Amino acid sequence: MSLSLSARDLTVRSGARVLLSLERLDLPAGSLTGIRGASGAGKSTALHAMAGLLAASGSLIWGETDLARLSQPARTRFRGQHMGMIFQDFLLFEEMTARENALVSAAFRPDRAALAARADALMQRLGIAALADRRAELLSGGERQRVAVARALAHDPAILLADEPTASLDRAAADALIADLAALARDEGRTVVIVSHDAHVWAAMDRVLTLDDGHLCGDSHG
Ligand SMILES: Nc1ncnc2c1ncn2[C@@H]1O[C@H](COP(=O)(O)OP(=O)(O)OP(=O)(O)O)[C@@H](O)[C@H]1O
Repeated sequence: MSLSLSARDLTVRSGARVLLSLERLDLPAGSLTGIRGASGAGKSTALHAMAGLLAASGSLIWGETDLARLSQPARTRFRGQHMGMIFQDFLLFEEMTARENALVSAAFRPDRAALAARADALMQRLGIAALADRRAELLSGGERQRVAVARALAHDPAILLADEPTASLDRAAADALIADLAALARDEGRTVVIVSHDAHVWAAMDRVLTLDDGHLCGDSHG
């Protein structure tokens, strides 16, 4: 399944300060979008708002569902079903193995066995199959990043949101990860949004949005 995003007047505030104000944002289903901007421009805030993780006003319509109108538990369910996220610091469970981490999002699903097979296939494709039984705390930065990608995609989400997925990787590892992410997204029609400072990431996207002080100030198509 593919899902489009349509946001109108999506605004996040902290007290009197407006952290994010997206008047109008439409992302077609299956598109790959980069978000760039200076440090503090509101990129992570935008990504978290798109995930419905922040209190925001306005509308946030993924497919036909306005997340802004859902209760917290319903939003959590929507995310569990349709979204994969890669956070800036990966948030792996250190004591758990790579495979266990990859299966976190699948833990409570009835189709767990199928998802376990999918997680194994993803780890194979990402070149970390041999590390499946190693605890996360023993993995390198690049390996952790790949586990985070496998975890974000194991439940086959229609939407993938990633915050600086190539940060802390060397150039070769970053390029390999970008290629894998783009292919894994395009093969299955996922709608992808990636926050990044990395021009190589932007080059792999259909479109790159620029944020400045919480506002969209640039929109370039690849
Ligand atoms: N929970 C919060 N409460 C108040 N202000 C916040 C909160 N989270 C972020 N901010 C502020 O909002 C602005 C945007 O932060 P955000 O993390 O979205 O920027 P960013 O573009 O992702 O930056 P970086 O590239 O450094 O990660 C910053 O001024 C930050 O200090």
